Amino acid sequence: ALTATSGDLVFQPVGDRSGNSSKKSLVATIKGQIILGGLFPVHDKGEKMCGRINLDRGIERLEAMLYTIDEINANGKILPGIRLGASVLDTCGRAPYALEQSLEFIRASFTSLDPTEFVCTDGSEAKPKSAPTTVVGVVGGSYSTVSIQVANLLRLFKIPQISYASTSASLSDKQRYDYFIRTVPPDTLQAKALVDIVQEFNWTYVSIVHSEGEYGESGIDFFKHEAKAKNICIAASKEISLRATNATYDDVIKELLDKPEARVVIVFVRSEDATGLLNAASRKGLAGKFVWVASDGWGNRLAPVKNNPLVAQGAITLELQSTAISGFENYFLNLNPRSNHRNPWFVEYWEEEHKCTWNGVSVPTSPAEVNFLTRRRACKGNERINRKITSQENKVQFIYDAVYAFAHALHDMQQDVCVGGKGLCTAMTNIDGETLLRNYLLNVSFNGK
Ligand SMILES: N[C@@]1(C(=O)O)CC2(CC2)[C@H]2[C@H](C(=O)O)[C@H]21
Repeated sequence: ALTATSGDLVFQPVGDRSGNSSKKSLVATIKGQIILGGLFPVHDKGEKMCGRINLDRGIERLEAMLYTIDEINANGKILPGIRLGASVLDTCGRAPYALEQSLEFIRASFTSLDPTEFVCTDGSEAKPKSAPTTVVGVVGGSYSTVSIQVANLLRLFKIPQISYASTSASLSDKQRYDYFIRTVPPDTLQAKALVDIVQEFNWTYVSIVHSEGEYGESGIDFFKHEAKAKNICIAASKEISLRATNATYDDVIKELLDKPEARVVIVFVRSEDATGLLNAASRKGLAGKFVWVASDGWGNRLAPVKNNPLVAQGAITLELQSTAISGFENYFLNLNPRSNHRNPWFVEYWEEEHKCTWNGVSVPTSPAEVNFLTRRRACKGNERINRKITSQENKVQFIYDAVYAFAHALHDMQQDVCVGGKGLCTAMTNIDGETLLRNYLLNVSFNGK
């Protein structure tokens, strides 16, 4: 059973982003009576565990969840008398780390709260300071590899999970992932779209490159299946390993060059591999050599093409069609480290985005970073994000949809089980995840808000 009490509850998970579980992890929190968990790749994966701040697919998406909950709490018509809360954790784009963080979402499910366990030395019975509670649902993760691991854990505790970006076709298997749903389409559709593009240009002989892991492997398998049915032949076929180095990318480029008749390269890779591949092509001076046709891993991200405009020229990349959330644009562009304290990573984000040091309080995580940070100018605090270079992150709408799906499902439950349909009644202080999923989430229907 999932427990929500009348007081406001806050989580403090253990473990920091170096994977050291002795320190407390950071968590972005909105206090509330019913808590939604959130999982976002606030940092990219690093050498050990976590790397640099993830400027577009991390912080902006996290803030989209917080913004959406603010909007719901301000709307008296949805969940009247109930304040929705959030507890958002960083996955660092890594499944093992995300799994460790997600244990916090189920802590109360295996922490006994038998009062006799809390006895003071004078023999009086102590009351637990804060009844640890679990979340009623989780929004996330981004990467399919993360969502799969987390789905295997959350289903054991009947905690529904809605991903806003995980598109691997494997996650459609309701036998294995019965508490997982998503607001984005599966990669089978992306594979079909890639084949349609190849056919549209009458290309019959293409090379393919994919990332090791769930997303790349299942995506490229679907592409190969579809291509075979349409008599499209495969020239070179290469996998980029999870721990790729420059030499890995150079080797892929070499293999592509060994098949000169195939100028078109189908790319089903994670974003960092798209960047690595184009960097390698630039090192070889291959401007105009290949026509890249890529899935949403590359999508509309700036990172892969930022330093590789010539080799990227003419590329066709897929992104999931979405609509920008207008209110979010104004909210996000007006965030500032002076006031945005609920997001514990915002100062780090601000420093990275604006290449400055915020009041000299940056906490270097390595000797190299000490040197790096001391060389930076002090932030003024009035820096602005130049939206002309970047636009609203493409999956913000899907985060908005995921949070509203939970809110509408909880609202419908409240109208059914709480007399008068207002406030957090007793029947909703013990929300059964299976009931929330099967009777409400899977039946929820709304347009926009
Ligand atoms: N669709 C993805 C997945 O893992 O399922 C592919 C991607 C790896 C590049 C990440 C994209 C994203 O976070 O927008 C996900």
